[in-house]
Amino acid sequence: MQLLQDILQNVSAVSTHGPLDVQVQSIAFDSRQVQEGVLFVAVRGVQADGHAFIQKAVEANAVAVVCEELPKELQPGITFVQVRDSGEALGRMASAFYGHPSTKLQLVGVTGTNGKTTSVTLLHKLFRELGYHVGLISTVQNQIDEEIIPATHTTPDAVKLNELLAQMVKAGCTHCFMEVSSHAMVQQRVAGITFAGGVFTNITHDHLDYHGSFEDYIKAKKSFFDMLPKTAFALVNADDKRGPVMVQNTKASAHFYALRKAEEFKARIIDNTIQGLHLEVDGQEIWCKLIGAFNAYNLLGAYGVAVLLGEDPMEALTVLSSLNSAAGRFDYIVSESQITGIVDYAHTPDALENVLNTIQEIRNPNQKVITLVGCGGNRDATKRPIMADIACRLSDRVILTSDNPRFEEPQAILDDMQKGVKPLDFKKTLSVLDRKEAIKTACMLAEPDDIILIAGKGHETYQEIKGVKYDFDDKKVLREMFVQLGK
Ligand SMILES: CC(=O)N[C@H]1[C@@H](OP(=O)(O)OP(=O)(O)OC[C@H]2O[C@@H](n3ccc(=O)[nH]c3=O)[C@H](O)[C@@H]2O)O[C@H](CO)[C@@H](O)[C@@H]1O[C@H](C)C(=O)N[C@@H](C)C(=O)N[C@H](CCC(=O)O)C(=O)O
Ligand SMILES: Nc1ncnc2c1ncn2[C@@H]1O[C@H](COP(=O)(O)OP(=O)(O)OP(=O)(O)O)[C@@H](O)[C@H]1O
Repeated sequence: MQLLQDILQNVSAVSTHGPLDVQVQSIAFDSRQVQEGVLFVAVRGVQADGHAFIQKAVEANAVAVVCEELPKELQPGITFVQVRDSGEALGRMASAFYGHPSTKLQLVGVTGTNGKTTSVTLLHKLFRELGYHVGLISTVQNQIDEEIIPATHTTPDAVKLNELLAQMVKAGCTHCFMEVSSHAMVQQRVAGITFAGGVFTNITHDHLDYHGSFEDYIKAKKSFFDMLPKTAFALVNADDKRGPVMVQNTKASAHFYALRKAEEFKARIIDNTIQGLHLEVDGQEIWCKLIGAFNAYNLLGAYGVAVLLGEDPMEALTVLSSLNSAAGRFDYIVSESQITGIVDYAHTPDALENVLNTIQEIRNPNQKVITLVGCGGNRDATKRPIMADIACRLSDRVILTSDNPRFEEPQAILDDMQKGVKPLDFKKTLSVLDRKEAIKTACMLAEPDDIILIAGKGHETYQEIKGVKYDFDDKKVLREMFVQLGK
């Protein structure tokens, strides 16, 4: 419980109506969660405008309302606060309500199209091994040390985020590593948060359904670096064309890492096999369990963060070299007959191309590559034919199937993907709508030593069809099929 006036300490109000010394029990931006004593914040969303629900919040006995536009009638007994930007105000109020937890941690945010989950997971494991109490906020799960807290978003909303950070502070965490999505930046989920550092991994074609254009997507990512304070570091992948743009106006101190260019943090791939990566990092040779050139970037970024946070470089490298990747990220099992089944979350053209290039690099010429891929419904449709084409270009056999069709017709998504299959590739491509059947087909087609890639869903344990989440785990189904088919 907090006084409204204390919650408003960092918010510049346009006007206030009613007492500010009222007790607020919690903050909600969804009228359906309002009850007596709750402060309701009206936020403009994608589908609806929270201002339309002020009346509902009032009827549910909200103690106060924060909004950009005041309703025509102000009910007596309820305090109304008008602000210029209620999304930003929500972030600042949530931070104040929970006692500004982000200022009590070394909080590092990672943004980029790919590599966020892997990077924050590596950092969480690294700092745990270094002996710290550490928080993790990621797409797969949130964590306080080893305690798992399920995640609903890559970056939680401002209220949940501050609540989670406060829990971490209470549990004695000194560090937290979190993913910062471009959606979160546009929706100001991290407004009012103090970061000790920010990392940019890369940016490629994704989420254009939400951002509208690539330029706007870049702007969303860049806005994260614009908000970093002078005390923070901004660590950027210099091999990405947009890397330098990210830190153009940042107040934070800019640092760079790269494999191709000579930068402050640099690495070189000596060898890349199914057993892992052999690297030279800042002049030190290491062998690590992570597979694929892209993981050299993730490892180097994590190493850079550790050094910038004051850790001993050698110690950090030694620990990093012993770590496995995150669940569903190049996660593999080998069957009795030596078929390698790889489950990977790659659901963007770039990520799929990366995984397949990696497989091509590490396979021997006799191993066939069978790729199973689908695309999500109600998300960027332009990537569907592109992903089918990438799968065909880099595999011997391709099975197009369903991912999470959500509210779209699964067959319509497959039809979009098929448009990317070139006539020469028709023979190697099959469409199997049912994902379980598709995995079975991949196993049937595989001969000893072949490689199956199951792309798109990684760690997910469900398949979302017409609003219903059905239990589905790629790795589990794959294992079952290997056994069932005696492979
Ligand atoms: C497209 C999108 O990002 N939507 C997010 C957004 O919801 P919205 O803007 O659609 O909300 P809305 O339905 O238009 O409602 C507007 C406002 O009216 C309020 N309202 C609405 C109805 C009502 O009866 N009463 C009421 O008060 C709502 O609470 C909201 O404040 O704000 C909500 C609260 O923060 C989010 O939960 C919601 O995430 C949806 C569920 C989602 O799926 N988001 C995904 C796309 C997302 O954010 N993904 C990124 C990762 C992307 C990636 O890298 O892969 C993430 O960070 O997770
Ligand atoms: N640094 C990287 N560069 C390019 N591709 C990468 C990189 N790291 C991981 N990938 C690929 O992207 C996939 C997703 O990785 P990861 O989950 O770490 O990214 P993410 O940014 O968290 O994506 P999402 O928000 O969609 O979960 C991996 O399985 C891998 O195929």
